Order: sequence, then structure tokens, then C-alpha cells
Amino acid sequence: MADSVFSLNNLTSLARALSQPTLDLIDSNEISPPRNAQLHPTRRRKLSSCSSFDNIEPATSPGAAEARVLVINTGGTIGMTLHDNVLAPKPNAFVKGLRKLPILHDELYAQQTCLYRYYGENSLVLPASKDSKRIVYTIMEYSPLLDSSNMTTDDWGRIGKDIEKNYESYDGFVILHGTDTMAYTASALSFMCEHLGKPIILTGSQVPIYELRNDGRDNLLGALLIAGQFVIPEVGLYFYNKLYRGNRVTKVDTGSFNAFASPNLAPLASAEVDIIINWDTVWRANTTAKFQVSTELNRNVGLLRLFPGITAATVRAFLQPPMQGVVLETYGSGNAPDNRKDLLDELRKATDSGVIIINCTQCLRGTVSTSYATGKVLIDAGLIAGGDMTPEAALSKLSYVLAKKNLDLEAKKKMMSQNLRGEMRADFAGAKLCLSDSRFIQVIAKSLSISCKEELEAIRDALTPPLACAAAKIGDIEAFEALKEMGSNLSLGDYDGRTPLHVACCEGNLKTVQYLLSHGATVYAKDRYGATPLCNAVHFRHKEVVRLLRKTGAHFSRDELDEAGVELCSLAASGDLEGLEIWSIAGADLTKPGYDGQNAIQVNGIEFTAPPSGL
Ligand SMILES: NC(=O)C[C@H](N)C(=O)O
Repeated sequence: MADSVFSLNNLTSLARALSQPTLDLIDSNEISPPRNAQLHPTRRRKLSSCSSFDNIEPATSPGAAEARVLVINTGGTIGMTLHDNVLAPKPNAFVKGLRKLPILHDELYAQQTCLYRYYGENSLVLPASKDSKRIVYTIMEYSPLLDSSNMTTDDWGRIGKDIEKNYESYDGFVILHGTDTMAYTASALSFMCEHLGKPIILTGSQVPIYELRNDGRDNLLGALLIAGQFVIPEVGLYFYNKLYRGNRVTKVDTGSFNAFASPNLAPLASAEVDIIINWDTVWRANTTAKFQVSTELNRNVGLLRLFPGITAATVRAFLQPPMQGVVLETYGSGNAPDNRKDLLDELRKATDSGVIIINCTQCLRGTVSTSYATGKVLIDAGLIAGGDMTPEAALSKLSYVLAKKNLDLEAKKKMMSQNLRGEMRADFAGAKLCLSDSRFIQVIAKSLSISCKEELEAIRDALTPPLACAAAKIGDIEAFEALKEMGSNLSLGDYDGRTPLHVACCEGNLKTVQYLLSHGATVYAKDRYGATPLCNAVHFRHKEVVRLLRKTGAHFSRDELDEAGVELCSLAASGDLEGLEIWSIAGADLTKPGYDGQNAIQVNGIEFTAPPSGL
């Protein structure tokens, strides 16, 4: 033990250093349960302090039975009431209103489990799902609440920052927002949220939730169920039983509950009898970097819609400094008059002087191309093809890209033509193998006399988890490649919810973990027992794997953290410094008390030594 690189003295320093950022995070915008760990080491144990504990059915598997969602209420019709015959947001009424709606809140469970004391006054809980799971959600209400027509880029930044601050405390996020500019906010957040690993779902309604017939209840319920149950690492928009990719939507109807369309991309999920997730479509960050929110946005951007007879003077005025980026909404497949030299000259002058102009179509569906002479002239004038991007996505992408201080103009232009968050279709002509190309699947299909696409996909999905977990066990990257070729999703869990990443983390094969993380595996997957890949890597003491997972944004779940004090004390009691070191690398707070109120550092008479100054 003497030659251990990790002594108890630096453990105490580390503990201090580790606890510091946690404290710094607490401000009025962060909603989290009380951090006084001495009160209740686990939520389950906490239940025993409730007077009505005898009536509660204990959770079958603590940690897996409750999911937490943060709801950020920015305003919108969903929470509006009539004043002087016009609809306007009503502050401080939403939580009270929801408490009276049994489909959105189970007051009995809340009372029995001391929900408010543990999660805060603005918390609510959905009734139990079919598999006895609960979604506990906490509402953060903005002041003032806004009609979304009043939203600005500063409001997008505020939402982004609040998600970032609370990222580790919740499984998913729901943003309540007015429908008028929801497509813009959803697009902007999709770019601002870099290396996203958890669901962020915007929703709202066409009719206030307080009215007899309204769409707010269903929309909120659906968004909560998806955000709390599925690790969809995207900014989505949930409306009228469909989850869409946020940067693919546009508002198409003012008078229907079916207010949004995603003309160029099928929904990510449909809530019918069951909620069906279209996992093949789900976009994944495929990076090992940690989640962060980039709130720097450039406001010198604009949308200009071509119309027959538009004058060169109008175009010139629009493109004057300080304008730096413009989405030009063109005709059909990206066309403009090729007999209007005056117009084309204005566009050319602007691009020559460094204005980035993106060519997007005015049509609801389809992509820009260069099939016509009237389209080619715009390429010649220095415009960048916007593919099948919506104007909302193109505008917010410009705002995000132009704010990148470390990129020169060429790099920004390149970034604009790349697919960053699934906002445009990348041209992979011929690169994607279809399911029936896979020899393996074909052999199985033949032996089972199966030929239709749906049946083939069902076989693939049934076989993927055990095959991918087996490949993870032995670190067989080629097997992963073969599975991916079939269109398999390497994040799918087996019967116990164990994903290939869980297995690779148990095995400690760094290369395999790296591969899975860069091919869409999520660090937030929880198996049937509530265990995360990080918890598995800690358990099997794979230090480098733990480091990589942390770099990617992994953190202990709330229940794992609650249990940590006891585990840490037992490691300290047996003088297991290596074990303690791994826990601290994984983000555990070494000052977390165990059963008797003592923490790891105090256990067995070990003195808590003050850390060297400066830490
Ligand atoms: N349905 C709505 O939410 C429309 C409202 N004007 C808003 O965007 O805030």
C-alpha cells in the first residue's frame, strides 16, 4: 500500500476538489433534490420515513423504476388563459393545474413517497406505466412566460444553459413552447446541443390545457413518456402522436391539432396503441466528446424569399452589412431567374464580400438540385446548396456556424454544406447496403422461408442484441461492422436491457468501448437492474474505460449515487485505495456518508486532512 500512487491524503484533497463544482452548480435555475445525503441514503430508504409507508408497494427494482424528466415551461398556448378576450400566458398556474389532472399526476403516490420533500414543490409524477415504471417530472417555469412570437436567440440560449446545468440530474428534458416559432427553437437547440446523449423534446398545444377539449394533455403526456422511457439522443418535437426530428419540422396548420409536418423525414416515433420508435432513423452524435451547449449565436442572419418581379434594390438592401448569412428561398428545386443579371450580380457581390448564402426551396417537400439552368446560375453566383433543409433549420444553422470564432470563412461554408445533426440528407448514393444484401440474414431468412422486408427486419432486430453483446465480449470489431452493414442498431439491449456497451465495459476492452461510442452507443443506457455502463466499468475496475466514459459525459445514475456512500465506506474500511480511486475518477463524491453518517475518509479512524491550499 505504501507504494500506491494514490494516498489517503490526496484522496481528501480530491474529495474536496470533486465536491466543489457540484456546489457551484447550484443556483436558482437548477432544480435538483436536496443534497443532504445524511438524510436519506436512498430514495427507497427514504420511503420508510413517510408516515404512510405501509401502504406503498416497494419498487421491484430501485433505480430502474423511476425516471426523471425536467420540464422547462417557456410559455405558449398550452398554459394560456383568456384575458380581455385574447389568449396570454398565465404565470404560476401550470403546476397547480396539472396537479388536478389524474392522467398527468398521481397525488396519492406523491404523498406516500414524500415526493415534494425529495424532489421539490414543483415536482409531479405520472401514474404507473404498464410495467410499473414512474416518470417523476419537475417543472421549471420561466418568467415572463412568452408567446413564442416574442422569442429571441437569447431565449434559446437560456433554454440551452438550463439544460446544460441540469443535464446530469435528469434522464430527459421536455420544453413547453408556443407553436408559432417552435420549429425555429427546435432547430436552433439541435445545433447548440453538441454531443447530445439524452432526449430533449419540445411540445405545446393549439388549445390551452385548461379547456375542456384540448391537445395539451396528450402532447405533454406523450412527450414525457418518450423523454422518460427512451434514450433518443436528439432534439425532437412531439405533436399529435408523432415525434419528429426538431430540425426537420415546420408549422403547417393554424387550426388543426396536427399542426406540424416533417416533409422530408419520417417521424422518429409514433404513439399509437404502443409507442413505436423508428430506431433506424434516430440520429446519433457518434462522438466520444462530452455534452455541451454552445450558446454563441450570430444574429446577423436573415431569410429572403424570392418572388416574381423582386427588384435588385430590395436584394441589395437586404444583403448590406452587417448581414453575414442569408437563406434564399428559391423556386422549385432551387431555381431563380437566369435572365435577371441585375439580381444575380447582387448575389455574386454579396458572396464575394463574404456573406454566406444558402439556397433552400420554397416548396414544402424535396431538395434543391442543379437540374435546371435556373438553378446552376445560383451555384455560379457562389450560393451553397441547402439540400432538403427547412428554411428554419438553415437559418439557425447559419446563426450557429457563423458564431464559431475559431473557423475561417471557408471552414464555415464547408460546415454549412455538411450534415451536422440530421438536418439534411447526406448524399450516400450506393453506400448504404440494404438489409437483403446481408448474406447472414439471407441464409437465416431462407431457412425460415421469409422474404418480406418487415420479417427480415424483425429477424435482424431479434438477433442483433445477443450477437452484438457476444461481439462486445470478445472485442470483435469485424462482427460489429458486419452487423452495422445489416442496418443493425448497436445500442439495442438484450432481454435484461444489457447493451453491447455494458458488456464491453465489464470486459474493459478500451478499443471496443471506443468503437461502440463512436458508432452510436449511449452511455445512458440502463439495464433491467438500473446499472449503467459506467457502473459496470467501475465494478470491474477498468480505469481507462471509466475515464473514456466520463469524457463522453457518462455519470452515475441518481440511485447509483445514493448507494455510493455505503460502497465507498466499505472500500475505505478494507483500505482499498484502488477501488476508491476508480470511484472518484467515475465522479463519486468521497465525502458521501454511509449508513452511520461517516464518509469514506472518516471510516476506520482515518483523519480528514485539509487539502493543500489552492485546491
Ligand atoms: N399554439 C401556440 O402556442 C401559438 C402561440 N401564439 C405561441 O406560439 O405561443
